[in-house]
Amino acid sequence: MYTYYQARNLIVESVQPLAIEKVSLLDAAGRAVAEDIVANQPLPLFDNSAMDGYAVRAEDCESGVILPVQGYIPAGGKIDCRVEPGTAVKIMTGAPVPPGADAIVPFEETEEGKDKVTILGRVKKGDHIRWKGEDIKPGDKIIDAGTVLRPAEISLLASFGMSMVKVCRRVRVAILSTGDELQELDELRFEGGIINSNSWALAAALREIGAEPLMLGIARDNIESLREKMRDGLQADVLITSAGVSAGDRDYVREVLEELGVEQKFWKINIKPGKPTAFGMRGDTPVFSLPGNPVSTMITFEEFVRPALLKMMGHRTLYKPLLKARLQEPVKKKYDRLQLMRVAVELNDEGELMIASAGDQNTGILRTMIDAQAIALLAPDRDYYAAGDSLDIHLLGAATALGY
Ligand SMILES: Nc1nc2c(c(=O)[nH]1)N[C@H]1C(S)=C(S)[C@@H](COP(=O)(O)OP(=O)(O)OC[C@H]3O[C@@H](n4cnc5c(N)ncnc54)[C@H](O)[C@@H]3O)O[C@H]1N2
Ligand code: MOO
Repeated sequence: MYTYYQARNLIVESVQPLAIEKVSLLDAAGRAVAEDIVANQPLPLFDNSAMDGYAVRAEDCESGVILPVQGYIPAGGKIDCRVEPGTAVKIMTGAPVPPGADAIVPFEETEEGKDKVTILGRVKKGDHIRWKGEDIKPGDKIIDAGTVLRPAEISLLASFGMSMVKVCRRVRVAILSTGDELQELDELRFEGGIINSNSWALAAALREIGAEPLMLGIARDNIESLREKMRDGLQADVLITSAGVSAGDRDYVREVLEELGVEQKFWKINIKPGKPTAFGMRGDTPVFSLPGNPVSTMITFEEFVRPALLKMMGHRTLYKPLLKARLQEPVKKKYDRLQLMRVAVELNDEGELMIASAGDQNTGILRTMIDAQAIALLAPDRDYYAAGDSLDIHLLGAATALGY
């Protein structure tokens, strides 16, 4: 049986980034840039003032000196004067520094008179000047390929006049729920019917990472129904199925996938929950067969599908950071399996992450998933953790779960 890490590595190694497309700057926000971004111009573009005040020569500025004001440069203004020895030019923040000047004196450090200014404090060469290229020089590599574009990166691209950005296209993911007991949420209830919630959970998880969900609906537990739906699903970039992968006598998912040419890479991972997870490839198309218990579906997506889809969309960072958190209570577990425990997370007064089980860890219990802010990884070679032990966790969804 594959370990958690073997399964993740094999999945991630099996997939490749999708084709590159050019999108507008705003549409690129939150996506991973497909190529290194190299500065095409210096930033700042020219020497400019960081303060509203006077452009001067520092050497002229002993405290108390009075300088005639021989010009004015507003932001966006042209330079039509120079700072001759013993003179000053009035200047606004962002305006180009006139030739001759080597410092700016803010208004607050002067006394303004008619056509003259008294310098009150000490002035050093370079004071309050933002030099051309001091931030970024042309040719500097400033954003690595695969970086997710945050407002800061978007700001930089905008500063370089880059209105179109290369990104990998969004991965289109077909979602297929399987099971005779399933019904859609707007259908009339039948006895023994279970509402297909997994398709919605998966679609929402896909949206969260910028992937495009394609809802294939429900396949019934027979070869024909599965074949028809899966054939459609294999037209997408990725197919995810839920349920029908354990030991039930109508668990045909893997069999039909094989018939459709999907090469199974593994079935079963040494984890709890999520053990019956299967993974296969047909050509370049990955196929994830996730266990049907809603909690197992969500957790296996998070641990195994998410990193692969991020790689396909050109991301450099595929895994969430593992944070250290301290257990507030002892935990018993089954020896020999990695347990993915749903935990409630709190910050104590020292700002340390503190965790406790979010509730009943049975995979039938959805509430525990709702009450969890993170997944804790409990090692296979342990069957007990004491209160105070440190565990690796990763947060579910946005870190705002811990905000206030
Ligand atoms: N003899 C064994 N039985 C089971 C094993 C095993 O190893 N040996 N594994 C158990 C584990 S662990 C899991 S997880 C489940 C997974 O089984 P399947 O993936 O085949 O899923 P089903 O049995 O069809 O469904 C499980 C459960 O989830 C509900 N379900 C299914 N699809 C949906 C959906 N789209 N939306 C909402 N709920 C769904 C389904 O009604 C069942 O209650 O197998 C154990 N059994
Ligand atoms: O793996 Mo099942 O996913 O333990 O409930």
